[in-house]
Amino acid sequence: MTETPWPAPVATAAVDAVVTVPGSKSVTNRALLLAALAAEPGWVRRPLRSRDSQLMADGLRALGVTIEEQVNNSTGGTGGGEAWRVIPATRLAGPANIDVGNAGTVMRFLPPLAVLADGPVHFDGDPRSHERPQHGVIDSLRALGARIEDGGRGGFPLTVHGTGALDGGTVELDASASSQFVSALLLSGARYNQGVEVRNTGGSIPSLPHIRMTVDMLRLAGAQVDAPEDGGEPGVWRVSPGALRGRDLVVEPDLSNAAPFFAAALVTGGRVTVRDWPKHTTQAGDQLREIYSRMGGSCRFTDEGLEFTGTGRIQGIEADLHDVGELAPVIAAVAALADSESVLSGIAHLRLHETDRLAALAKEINELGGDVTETADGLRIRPRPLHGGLFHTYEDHRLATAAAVLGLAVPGVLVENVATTAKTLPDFPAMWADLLEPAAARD
Ligand SMILES: O=C(O)C1=C[C@@H](OP(=O)(O)O)[C@@H](O)[C@H](O)C1
Ligand SMILES: C=C(OP(=O)(O)O)C(=O)O
Repeated sequence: MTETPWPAPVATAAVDAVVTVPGSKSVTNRALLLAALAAEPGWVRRPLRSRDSQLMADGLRALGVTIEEQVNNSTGGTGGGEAWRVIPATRLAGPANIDVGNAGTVMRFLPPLAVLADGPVHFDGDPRSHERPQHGVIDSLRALGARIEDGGRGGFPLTVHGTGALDGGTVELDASASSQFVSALLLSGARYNQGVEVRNTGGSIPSLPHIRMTVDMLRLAGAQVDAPEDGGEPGVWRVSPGALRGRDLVVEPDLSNAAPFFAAALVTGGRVTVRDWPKHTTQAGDQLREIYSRMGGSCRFTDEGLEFTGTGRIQGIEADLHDVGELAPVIAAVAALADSESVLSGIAHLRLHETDRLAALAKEINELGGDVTETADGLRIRPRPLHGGLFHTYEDHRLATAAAVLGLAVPGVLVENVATTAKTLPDFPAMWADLLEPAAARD
């Protein structure tokens, strides 16, 4: 990347801001896929418009789904504003080429749908897509009757030879590398002849709230789903075969992307409200309320959303982030500015995310003078006075937002390729500048 690094702004005063965080990546991409598989058209309102959701939309379009971008205010309230109208294809069609980028949701969720297409569907993506684990999806689809060519690599590039239908049935897989393996099979499973039963034979599955989100969204689309959380067999999920309803769905704000904004309240001793924070949600990011409170902040619901207030003093934490790995990079940045040590555990799987997040965080924070060591399943962070320098982001949106948080308190942090935030938060630099603008200047 040859672009000039972005100088992360230093906070010169306590922040005091109200922020609108764009829609959830996880909800948007599930909603698009379920709408594409439905028996009738549907709406996805307030969608995230970012690289990952654009890749999902384009992938579905390549198979014949119509996705129209519309502004529709007719329903008023939360139903108005930007929306995607999704019109399912009469027949999902190959041949098609699909770019998965570095989007886990696209690389895992679309091949199980492509088996339902009539014809070959070729998938490829960013170089990192060749390294991220995909076996849980490919091997499972093969066991369920699909033909997939992957040149013996077990991942991308690959071709799914869709035949218009899949038998489906029971499959065993090791989902300890990613919850997305399970979500992927469940999301398309209602459209398989026998539905799908997914049995995890591996260790503990990370990011479980994301599977809960899959189950909830499937049920709202009319699918019958059995899940362990509802008294089902542990480690087993079942989706019965059946048609899905087209829905009118409003996407919640992306709570994981609220992490850097609330962090600004903690770091500067200020106050940040994220608008429209849902009272009930399956998003993993909701756990920020508890985690940041343990680090010294406090939060309350207001008429506008969720307000977080910091004191400027941050306590280190011991936290198992197995369920909420998405939050780890920004929490690590906050921990590096704390007044005591932190140990973040349960996140070995982050080594296979957008980049090896554990190695990248340790290296980059240490280059600024920090003391971060990798443990077997996480990070130990001992706060030390930090200095400015170039922070590499490894094409990882969450590394870039973590660097911005450090830059609030450390003059001279230069963020390489801040544009990588476009994966889930396209306007991040402008949003960050607005956050730091004194309240008086905004009025
Ligand atoms: O299903 C999803 O929407 C996601 C699941 C999680 O993946 P892993 O289970 O691979 O951690 C999460 O980290 C990712 O950002 C989004
Ligand atoms: C891990 C992440 O993304 P994905 O797996 O969806 O690419 C993330 O957004 O932190």
